[in-house]
This record gives sequence, C-alpha cells and structure tokens, in this order.
Amino acid sequence: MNINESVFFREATLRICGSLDIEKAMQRCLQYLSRFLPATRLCFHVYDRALGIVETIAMATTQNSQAMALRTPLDTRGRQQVEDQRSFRTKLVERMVEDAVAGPVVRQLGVTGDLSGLLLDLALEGNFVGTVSVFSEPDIKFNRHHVQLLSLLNEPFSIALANSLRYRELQTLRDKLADDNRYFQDEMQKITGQAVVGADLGLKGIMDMVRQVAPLESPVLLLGETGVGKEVLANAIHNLSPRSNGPMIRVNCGAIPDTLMDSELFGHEKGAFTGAFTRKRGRFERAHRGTVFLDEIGELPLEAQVRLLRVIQEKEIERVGGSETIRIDIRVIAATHRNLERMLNQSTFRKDLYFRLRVFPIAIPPLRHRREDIPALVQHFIQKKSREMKLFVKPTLSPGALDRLLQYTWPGNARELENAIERELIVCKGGVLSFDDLNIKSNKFKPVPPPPCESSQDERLELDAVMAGHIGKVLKMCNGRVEGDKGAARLLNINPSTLRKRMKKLGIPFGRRHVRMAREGVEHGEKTDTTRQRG
Ligand SMILES: Nc1ncnc2c1ncn2[C@@H]1O[C@H](COP(=O)(O)OP(=O)(O)OP(=O)(O)O)[C@@H](O)[C@H]1O
Repeated sequence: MNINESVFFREATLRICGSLDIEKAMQRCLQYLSRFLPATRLCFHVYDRALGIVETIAMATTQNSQAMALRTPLDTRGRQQVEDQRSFRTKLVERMVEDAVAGPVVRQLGVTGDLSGLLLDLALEGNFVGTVSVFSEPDIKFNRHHVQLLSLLNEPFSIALANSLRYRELQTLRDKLADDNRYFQDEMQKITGQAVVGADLGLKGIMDMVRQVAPLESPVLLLGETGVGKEVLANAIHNLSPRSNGPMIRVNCGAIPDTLMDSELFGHEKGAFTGAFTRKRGRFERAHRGTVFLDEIGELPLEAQVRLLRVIQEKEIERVGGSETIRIDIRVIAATHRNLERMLNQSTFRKDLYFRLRVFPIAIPPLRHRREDIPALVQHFIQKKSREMKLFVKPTLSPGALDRLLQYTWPGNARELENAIERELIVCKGGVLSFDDLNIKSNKFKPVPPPPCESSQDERLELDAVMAGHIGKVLKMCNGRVEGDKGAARLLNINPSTLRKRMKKLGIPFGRRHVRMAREGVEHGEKTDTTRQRG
C-alpha cells in the first residue's frame, strides 16, 4: 500500500491529540491506524523502574476503550529486558505471549491468541514518558513496514500520554482535595456543631429565634458583647440550615488589612498585583452554596461596605484583576459587638448595608444576665480544656468555687470564663479548681464596666432597662395614669393594653402600686437593672 506519510502523521496526530479524554482519543486513533496496520488493540503503559511494575493506564479496541490502572509486576528477566531495551525506540514482538515484558502484561489484560505486537517507547524532551503498544490481529504478524509507520507517531503519542498522565494526576489531586475537604468539614462540624451550652436555659429564647430563622435564606445579624457566643450561634444557624453540608466561611472583618480586603473577600487573578503569583479564590467564592459569617462587621471600612452591599444584593463577584463575573450562592450571617445604629448616625456605617443585614437581628444577652448558664458552661469548658491539655483525670471544683464564679460579673463573657478555667487548670495542674484569684470582692455587685469599645454596649443591649426607665418617667408625668387623654399610653403613642402588657413584662407596677412606689422614689430603670444583675 502506498501511504502518504505526512497525511498519515497529520490524521493520526489529530485523532490522538484531539481530545483530553484519552479513551476517546485512543479509540479514534486505533480506528484510523487499523486502515494501515492489522491492529486490534492500542494500550498506554507506564513503567515504575524502582518497583519493576508495568502499569497499563488505558486500553482501546476499535469498539470500546477504557482507562484503567492495571499493574503487572515483572520478573527479573522482564526487568532486565526493559533495561536492555532502553536505547531501542520501537520493537517488534513476534509472539507477545512469549515475551518477558509483553507476555505478563497481555495475560494480565486477559487477551488470548497468538498475537504479535509493536512496542513504542515514548520520550518527550529527552525524558521517558511511557510505552504505547499495538496488538495485531490473531495469527497476523506485524512487519518492518508497520514498525516504521508507527515510529512516525512517537511525538504525538508522547504528548497524548504526558497530557493524560497530567490529567490523571490532577484528577487524583482534585479527588484528594475533595476528600480532605469533606474530612475537614466533618471535623469542623464536630467542633462547631457543638451543642450550644445554655440552649435550654439562658439562651432558650435565642435558640427559638435561631431555629425560626435557620431554615430560611434571610440574613441574620448577631449582636452582643465580645465573647458572648456570637460565633457559636452563627455556627448553630448554619448547622441547622439546609446549607449545612456546604462550607461555613468566617471573615473577621476587623483582622484583614485594608489593602488586602478586596483580594481576601473577592479573590484575585494571577498577576493582579505584585505578589499575586497564582489565582486565588476569595472568601465569598469559597462560601458558594454555604454560609459566609461576617464577624466584626462594624470594623469594615466604608469603601469595603459599598462592595459588600453589591455582593449581597447581586450575588456576584469579580476577582481583583479579573473581568469575569462569578455568580455565588451564599447566605450571610453578620455579627458585631458595636452599636451600629450609632455608627449610622456618625456616618461610619452605611444605612443601606445596615438594613440589608438587619433583616433578622438577634441580640445575645451577656453572661451576667444569664447566670443560670454558668454551671453548665464551667463543666463544658473544663471538659474542653482538659481534652486540649491532655489531662487524663477530670479536675473537680473546690467547695465555694462555683459560687465565686456565679458572683463574678464576666465583662468578657463566655470567653473570659473559658480563659479563667484554662488559667486555673494550669495553676492547679489539673487538681482541684478553686478560682481564689478571681477578683470577686471588687467586682461583686458593681455596675458592669462598659466593654472596651467606642460604643456603650449596655445602653443598647439593656433596651428593656431603657424602655422601663422611659415608661416610668412618662408614668410619673401622668401621675401613674395609663389610659385616657392624660394617660401615658397617649403620650407614648401606643395602645393602653399594649402598654400594660409591656409594663407587666418589664415588672413595672401600675395602678395604686405604681403611685406608692413613685412616691417612695423608686426608679423603674434602676429597679429592673438591679433585679436583672442579681438574677
Ligand atoms: N453558649 C455557648 N456554648 C458553648 N461555648 C460557648 C458558648 N458561648 C460562648 N462559647 C465559647 O466561648 C468562646 C467565645 O465565643 P464566641 O467566639 O462565639 O464569642 P463572640 O461573641 O463571637 O466573640 P467576639 O465578639 O469576640 O468575636 C468560644 O470558645 C466559644 O466556644
């Protein structure tokens, strides 16, 4: 047969390099080759020199093709033959079954019959990549002419095999990453999926709200002093939501330098700025199909607030230095210990963003207003810290220790309690915990110091106290009268029965009792506050 070698080369190359799907490429190529050679099978193999193992990574017939990882160990003779043949590029094997290398491979593949074979060692830029083998039809032998024809395809076969190996490696890495990801998500789940201590006591009302909002897509704004458990509740919302199998990505808005904010949140393309050596996905992109937890949202600079608003509204981002718009499916939970309303007035927080985030606000009370949670939190932290510190004997509390803990006002909330327990475990070396060092005397029943931030937390969080004080003042002005033209309800512009309900809830006496107390000069705001602090 007269063959135009350049046409043969071009057509075979187009087929073997025409698809990243190596199975498809091999089958198309074999179908073409079989017009010129008595070829029935085409295989790619790699050789592990250290182990003396031939791995067949794909095999095609003219009807089908499959990727595989079939490993054939060679005996000493086979290994020696591979070494001896290193300098040969193409080899004609008259009878495959009798060959020290091809024989075991053919048997491993389950191919029978008296076949001859062509083996072509593939090299790219001087490096050995693997081997391609072509099996003949039974009882038909390849000849020198076939060897020469197949040798023309060394380079395209090498490229195809190298690409396929790279692709396979990428897939393995991708599977491994996905597996790691699943593992870490599970581990995170174990850590973050922790029970919310106090869920049935001091945080009962809060947990009711969490359960209400968790199944929805609505943004949630968690408010509360530092260390009060905002992140714990953000995790609880995520874990109870339909997105619980997706990622929960936390962004500490106060910890990212302004200059890195955009690239951290939205990611960047390779070369977008000095030091951007690779493409990086931002936190929003990573949170796709999950939840993004924007902690310390009050710390976000104004410019970043504008961009955040756009992401929340349009659910799409652009990486820094990129032009592609990427759609993202995220649910947003934000948290802050700051007084956002005051920040609105000071124009340091955008109104539009505030109203977007504040769809479902949850204000978490400080620990001093839910002392009933302290015993369970103490046990929880003792267990957690003992585990972390690898203490095998569970430490116990000395008599009076719990009382001391209950009397303290915990300006740093659960986090401060956690730290106090860790400190005590270190000092007591895992023995009996007494908390003698806790400065309770000076702290006991003192007004709670404002948290270390520019806003007054108590002012916002003790809304009930403010409300009680205001209602008390108006009642005084109205001589204790609730209803009528000169009643407090009219001045407060609410329905009298609503006012009574609220007064009852806030513990404000009405009727004769109120008049008597007012005469005695009892301020409702103070009364409510003191009651709460001791409660
Ligand atoms: N109800 C709770 N149950 C179990 N652990 C809690 C609870 N509340 C707080 N903690 C623990 O206390 C520590 C502080 O909680 P967390 O980080 O959630 O507070 P935060 O309000 O987010 O603080 P910040 O405002 O400083 O970010 C964490 O170790 C957390 O696990």
